[in-house]
Amino acid sequence: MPRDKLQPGIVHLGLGAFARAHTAVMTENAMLASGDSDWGITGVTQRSDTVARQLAPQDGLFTVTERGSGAAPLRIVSSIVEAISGRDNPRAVTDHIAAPSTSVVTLTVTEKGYRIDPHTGTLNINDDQVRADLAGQAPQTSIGQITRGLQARARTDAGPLTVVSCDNLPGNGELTARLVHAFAAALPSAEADPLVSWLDANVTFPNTMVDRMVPATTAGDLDAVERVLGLRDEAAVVAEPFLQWVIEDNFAARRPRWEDAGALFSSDVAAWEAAKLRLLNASHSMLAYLGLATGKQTISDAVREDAFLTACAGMMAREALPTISLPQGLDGEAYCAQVLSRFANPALGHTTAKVGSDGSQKIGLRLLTTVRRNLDAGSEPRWAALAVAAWMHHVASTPAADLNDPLAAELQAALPATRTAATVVPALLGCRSIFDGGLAAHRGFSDLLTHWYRIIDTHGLDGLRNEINHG
Ligand SMILES: NC(=O)c1ccc[n+]([C@@H]2O[C@H](COP(=O)([O-])OP(=O)(O)OC[C@H]3O[C@@H](n4cnc5c(N)ncnc54)[C@H](O)[C@@H]3O)[C@@H](O)[C@H]2O)c1
Ligand SMILES: O=P(O)(O)OC[C@@H](O)[C@@H](O)[C@H](O)[C@H](O)CO
Repeated sequence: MPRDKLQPGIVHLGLGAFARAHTAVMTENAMLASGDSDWGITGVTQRSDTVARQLAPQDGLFTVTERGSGAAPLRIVSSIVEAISGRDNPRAVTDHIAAPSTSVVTLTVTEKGYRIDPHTGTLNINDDQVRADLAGQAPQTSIGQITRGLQARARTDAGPLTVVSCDNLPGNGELTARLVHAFAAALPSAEADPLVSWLDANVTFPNTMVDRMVPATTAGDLDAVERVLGLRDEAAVVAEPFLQWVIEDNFAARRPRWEDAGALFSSDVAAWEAAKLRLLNASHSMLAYLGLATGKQTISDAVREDAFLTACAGMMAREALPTISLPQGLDGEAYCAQVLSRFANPALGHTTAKVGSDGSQKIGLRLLTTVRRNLDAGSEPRWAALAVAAWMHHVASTPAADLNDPLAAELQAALPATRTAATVVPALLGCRSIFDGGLAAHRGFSDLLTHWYRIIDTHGLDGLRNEINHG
């Protein structure tokens, strides 16, 4: 992409590995294909300034290395025009969102970055950072940054804008809209009233489904890139060749021609997202927790264990697929087979620890809908319960300081001193941030969890193999 032609048009919040390997690539491809170069990305790192520091001396340039069958050669991506630290420079974030040249804000800030109250499904206004953002500090939360940026935009009449969430959340656009509106409505009424009306008339939040497995970059990856490139790229990312983006065509203003880069514009994003979350992401989490319980470092190691492959395939085909109205054009069985073969990619190195992080934010979306729907239909969610039991085992067997989860303190407080199937399962089922009362009180579900937990805890891999294959 000729850099001198590139104009900033997008602000991206959460400049992690995924955004670089997906959103930045798709945006560059769209600009190359359409010749419209108004979509340079201002990337914002959120909690740490690492990526901004890595990209600054490289003028925003970085490489993407594809790994696996059909991998393209290493490529340099040039769609990021600037990278800033939102933590250290929050005013710059709102200024960029308010700039008339910006007409799209994209975000990948992880599930926990949305500050959702699990009890209400809307913004957690008791969260300390949300309260501080509402009180007028230079905003630190993503929702605070977006809403304050939009407020500045409204005041300066900078024009309409579209907010595009690219996180793995069902109805991610509607959710982001709800949170931004809740933030705006919680401001003093002299600020809230004009802002809410302006949002209604000027901002849209399309739902999206994004898909590309992008592990955290390792030191070994950086060395490998250096050998090919002859230069050290501190911001390099690796990814599988597969790449998909389904977007609802609901834009308030101009947008990149992402369709020219292969994105699918669809009015059925909810169905695509449900399929991805309950098939791909649910199996991913299952493999992560089974792998963590049995010493497997990567997802490909875990899926190469025949018993785990059987459990994943069984959960997708028998428990999750029947709960999903598939979008037009998606063959459910072919999709499940493709997912399992993508997981088996040995070159990707996606770790069970990374996929298994933040479980409290993920299992409800990925697994519990399937559990509930099966229980309601009178069928046994045998495999989904195995995945949930494996998550419980991970929580109960990980030292408190090492549990990578925003609810780590709450989970640890719920756990009993003596940790067995009979004590851990009811204790964790009691966490209302994750399990609703109906699910927690369901005898069949808790029996299944106790059964699987006991096997994992007392018989390990051999017990799992035996029970999965012959149980
Ligand atoms: N990596 C993948 O394979 C993949 C695929 C599809 C979708 N996604 C989506 O992208 C998200 C990010 O994945 P990644 O691989 O880039 O992860 P990453 O760890 O590389 O980056 C995460 C980004 O989110 C920000 N963040 C973390 N906690 C936050 C918080 N509490 N508030 C605000 N920002 C916060 C970080 O600062 C960072 O910029 C995922 O959670 C998922 O929703 C990832
Ligand atoms: O990125 P997370 O932490 O939400 O989830 C981990 C993985 O399941 C996920 O990133 C998948 O790799 C991705 O959703 C594939 O598109």
